[in-house]
Amino acid sequence: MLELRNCSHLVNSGKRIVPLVTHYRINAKVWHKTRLYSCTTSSSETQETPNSRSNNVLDELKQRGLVCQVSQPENDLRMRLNCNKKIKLYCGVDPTAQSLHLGNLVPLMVLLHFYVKGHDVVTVIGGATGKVGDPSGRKTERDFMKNDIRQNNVQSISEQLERFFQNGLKYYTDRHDKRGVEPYGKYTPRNNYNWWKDIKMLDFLADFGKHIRVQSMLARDSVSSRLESQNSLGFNEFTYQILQAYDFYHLYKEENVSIQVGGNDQWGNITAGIDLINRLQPTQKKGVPFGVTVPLLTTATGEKFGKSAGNAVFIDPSINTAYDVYQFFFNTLDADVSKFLKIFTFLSSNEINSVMEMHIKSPNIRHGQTLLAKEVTDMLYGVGSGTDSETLSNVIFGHYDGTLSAAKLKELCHKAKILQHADKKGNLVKLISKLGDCSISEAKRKLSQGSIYLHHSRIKVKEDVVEWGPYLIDDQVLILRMGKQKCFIIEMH
Ligand SMILES: Nc1ncnc2c1ncn2[C@@H]1O[C@H](COP(=O)(O)OP(=O)(O)OP(=O)(O)O)[C@@H](O)[C@H]1O
Ligand SMILES: N[C@@H](Cc1ccc(O)cc1)C(=O)O
Repeated sequence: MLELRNCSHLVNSGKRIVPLVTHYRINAKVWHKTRLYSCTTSSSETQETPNSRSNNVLDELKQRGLVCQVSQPENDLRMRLNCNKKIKLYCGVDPTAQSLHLGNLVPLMVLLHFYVKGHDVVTVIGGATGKVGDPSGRKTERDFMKNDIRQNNVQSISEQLERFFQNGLKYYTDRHDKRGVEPYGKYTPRNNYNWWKDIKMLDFLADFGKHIRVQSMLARDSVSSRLESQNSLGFNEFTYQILQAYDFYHLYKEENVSIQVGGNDQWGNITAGIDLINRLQPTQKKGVPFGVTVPLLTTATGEKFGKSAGNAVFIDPSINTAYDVYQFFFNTLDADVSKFLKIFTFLSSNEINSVMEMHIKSPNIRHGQTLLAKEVTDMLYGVGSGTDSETLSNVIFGHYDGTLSAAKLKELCHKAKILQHADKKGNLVKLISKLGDCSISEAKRKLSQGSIYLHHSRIKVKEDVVEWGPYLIDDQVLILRMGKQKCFIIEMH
C-alpha cells in the first residue's frame, strides 16, 4: 500500500476549499487462458515501431512501484514489449465527480509512460457504467446522481483527461527530448455510452449471457465482500462487472486494445473482461488480453484515496490551482518523497537517488519535496507552472529577496486565486479586521501585540497605518503577515 497524507485543506467534494488567505508550512509530522503470443503476429496493433519502445516499459513501471498485479501469462506480455511492438492499452474512469483526483493519476501515469514511448492509449469515460455504479472497494451503495450532473462530469473529466496527456507529453518532452519529431503514441478518448446505448437487453443476454458465469461473478471480491457483510448489494452493482468486461471485449475486438490498466480494486472487473474475451475469442490474431493494476494510494488511516472516501485531491484547475497542488506535494511526508518521485514524475532513478541523498542529509530544507512539487505541477498544469508556484511559495513563506515586480507578483497570486484587494484610503486596523475575520478591537490587539508584519522585509508594525507608501512593492502590492502562519498579498487600489 502507498500512503498519502490526509490533506484536508485541499480536499473537498467538488468545491475548492483551500483557504485563500491562510498559508503555512506544515511540518512533516502533521499529515500524515492462455495462448502463446507470437511476436510475428501482424495485426495493426503489432506493427514495427520506433526504437523508443524497445525498452521494456513494464520493467520500468515495476521499478517505479507502479505495478501491483499483472495477469498471466506475464511472460507473453514481456515478450511482446521486448519485440518492440506497438501495443494499445486503456483505463476507464466513471464520472462520479466533477474532477479526476490524484488517486486516478496512478493508473493514468502507467498509460502516460506507454504513450511517451510510442504506444497507443485509450481512455474510457463511463457515461454508461457511471449510471450503474461500481461496487469495487465500497462498503455501501452509491448515492443517486442526476443525469445532468453526470453529463457535466463526463464533459469536465473528458477535458481533464485530454489535458493530462497533452501536458504530460509536453512535460516529458521538456525533460527528455527536445529534438522535435517524436514517435509518441496516439491518444483516443472514448465514452462507453456510445456503444452501450445501442445494445438491447434481449440481444445481450442471448449473445453474451451464457459466456458469463454466475459463479465467477459471485466470487469476485466486490460482490462477495458485500454479500458477507450486512450491507446488501443492488442488482445494478452486481451486474457492473459485466459492463466493464464487455467494454474490454468491445475495445479489444473493435480497436485492438489488449491491456486494461486500473487501480488494484479493479482487478475483478479487469479479469472479468479477460475471461469474456478468452471465452468469445473474437479473433485469434489479436493475442492474449492482459490486465495490469497499480497499487492503491491510501491515507494514513489505510483508506483508499479517492472520491468514495471523501478525501480526494482534485486536479481540475477550477477546483485546485497549480499552486494548491504544488503545496500538497510540497507537504509530502519525508517517508513518501522517494515513492512519489517514482510514481508521479518521469525523473530517472539517478536523478531521484541524487536528490534523495541531499534530502536525507538535510530533510528540513525539503529538497525532495520541492523537486516533487515542481515536477508534478509542471506535468499537470503545464511546464512553467511548477517554477511559478515555487516562486510564489517562497514569497509567502518568507524566502523572498524583493526582486519580483508587483506585476509578476499580482499575476502569480491571481493564477493561484489568492490575490486580495483593498482600498489605499482605508487603514491597517480595518484591513486586519477584514483579512483576519475579527473585530476592530481584536485587530487593534493583534497590532499592539506585535503580530503584524508588513512588506517583504517583514517590518513589525505596532501602530495603525494610513500612509501605505513605505510598505508597498511598486506602490501597488502589500505583503501582510499575521503571526507566523498567515500571509496575505494585497493589491492596493
Ligand atoms: N487511490 C487510488 N490509487 C490508485 N488508483 C486509484 C485510486 N483511486 C482511484 N484509482 C483508480 O482510478 C481509476 C478510476 O477510478 P474512479 O473514477 O472510479 O475513481 P474512484 O476514486 O475509485 O471512485 P470511487 O471512489 O467513486 O469508486 C480506477 O482504475 C481506480 O482503481
Ligand atoms: N470501474 C472503474 C471505471 C471504469 C469504467 C469502465 C471501464 O471500461 C473501465 C473502468 C472504476 O470505477 O474505477
